[in-house]
Amino acid sequence: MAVPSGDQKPESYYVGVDVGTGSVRAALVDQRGTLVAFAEQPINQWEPQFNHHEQSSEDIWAACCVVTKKVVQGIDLNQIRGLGFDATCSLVVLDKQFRPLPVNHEGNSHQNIIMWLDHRAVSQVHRINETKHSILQYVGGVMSVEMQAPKLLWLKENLRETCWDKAGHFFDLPDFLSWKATGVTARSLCSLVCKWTYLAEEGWDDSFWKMVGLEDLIADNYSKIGNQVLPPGASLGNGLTPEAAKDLGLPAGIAVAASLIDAHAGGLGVIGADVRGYGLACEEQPVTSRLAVICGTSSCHMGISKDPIFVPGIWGPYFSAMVPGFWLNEGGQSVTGKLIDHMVQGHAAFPELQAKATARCQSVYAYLNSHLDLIKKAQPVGFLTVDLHVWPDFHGNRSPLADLTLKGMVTGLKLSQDLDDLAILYLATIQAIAFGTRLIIEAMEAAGHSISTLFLCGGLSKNPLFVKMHADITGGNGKDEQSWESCVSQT
Ligand SMILES: Nc1ncnc2c1ncn2[C@@H]1O[C@H](COP(=O)(O)OP(=O)(O)O)[C@@H](O)[C@H]1O
Ligand SMILES: O=C(CO)[C@H](O)[C@H](O)COP(=O)(O)O
Repeated sequence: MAVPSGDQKPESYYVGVDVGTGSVRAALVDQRGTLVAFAEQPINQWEPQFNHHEQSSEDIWAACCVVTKKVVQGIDLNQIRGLGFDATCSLVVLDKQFRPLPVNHEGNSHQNIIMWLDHRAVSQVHRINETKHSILQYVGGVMSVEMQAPKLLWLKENLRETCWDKAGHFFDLPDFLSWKATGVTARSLCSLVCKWTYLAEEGWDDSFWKMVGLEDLIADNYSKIGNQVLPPGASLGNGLTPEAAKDLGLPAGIAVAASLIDAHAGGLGVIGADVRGYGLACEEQPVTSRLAVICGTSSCHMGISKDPIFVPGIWGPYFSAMVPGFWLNEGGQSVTGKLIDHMVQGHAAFPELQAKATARCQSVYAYLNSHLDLIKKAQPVGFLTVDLHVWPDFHGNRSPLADLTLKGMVTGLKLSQDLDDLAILYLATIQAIAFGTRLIIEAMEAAGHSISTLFLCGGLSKNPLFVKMHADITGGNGKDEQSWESCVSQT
């Protein structure tokens, strides 16, 4: 239930809905930006085959409705002024009447989303990259299998009759949500520039779509993938439709903003954070010296610049896709939270860990952190892994190697599989992820970025060990220790 903050009763409220990989979150904030209420609801994922990851747009919309209704309980609905969405950059497929279409061989139309981490389109992205089309310079030189063009080509080549020929609309998930709320099919510049090869100043490039075999999308002025493009935050149509208002428990007609991808919403929030008054060295430094690291299922590393910077293996440069008027480079690690969960949950000592954490009313991660403190004795915790090392690319390398074929690796395994081994493997996994962040920073700096502060947000930023390892491992990057900080903020 919402409780107004401060002495003065707020006059206006805003609802923000954040659709991550594992759950949907809603926040109610007042006109001062103070968080008034928060709710979370898990969402379903299906993996019908290895590397095929699917979701349901109906399921996600239903979860958006649940969390939105929760956060506005107890407040005067007439004080709600606006609503905005962010979501993962997953591909939503609808037919010409806006009904879900199956993205699988089973024909299950409930599963109409190819998720961002889906790697089914390996052959397609390989062929796209072989074209060496000039547009590829705006995605770090190599298109990722996680972007939309290879997934569209996969649908055309594999589900021609059941999906491709019937499709009327292909949306990025954030744009699907704003359409669902307003009936407006306009796309956000954020989605189209970052995942669909749209250029902020030039628009679509017909020659790219023709060269990769998706020339049919050019028809009707790109009506299936978007021909009205708005900057994130722009007001859409006549606002919330009566039907969506009923679903969400909000008043019809309130303003709805053009959306952002989830990492970009997190990036905008922390890169623009007001840090005055905390005595941090970054207070006096430009926003271009900040790197936002949005760490949830994956980690995304967002750095901005006044002029375009081309960094091999790092997505972008993308103009105005996150901060208006600035270019964005986006590094990333496809699995970070998911990798930590995979390592911990797959270990033989996991049931023992679960039982012990439950007995102490702690999360498994809080328990592991205190266990590491116990076994490190007098040495710094990081030294526990001198003999155990993890290579974290279990789902390929997004940046800076941009190689989806890479796999994970653990060296230094012994025959024992007790709780100490699990804790040390967990630590080595976090360290490997932090070294990945360091490699990304080094690549960005070599190309012209000058980064002095990391701003972390997302689920993993709640883990103090994850934050400490990022500070230790990136701070030793030949930098003046005084000028290097790690600021933590939670979205
Ligand atoms: N308190 C916590 N301590 C450690 N890890 C956490 C905590 N809360 C969430 N996580 C981890 O963060 C990840 C999910 O982050 P989240 O931002 O919710 O992801 P997404 O946006 O992808 O759904 C999971 O791997 C989870 O284990
Ligand atoms: O590619 C993305 C951003 O560009 C994805 O949306 C992101 O990696 C998935 O986000 P999360 O890990 O927060 O669920």
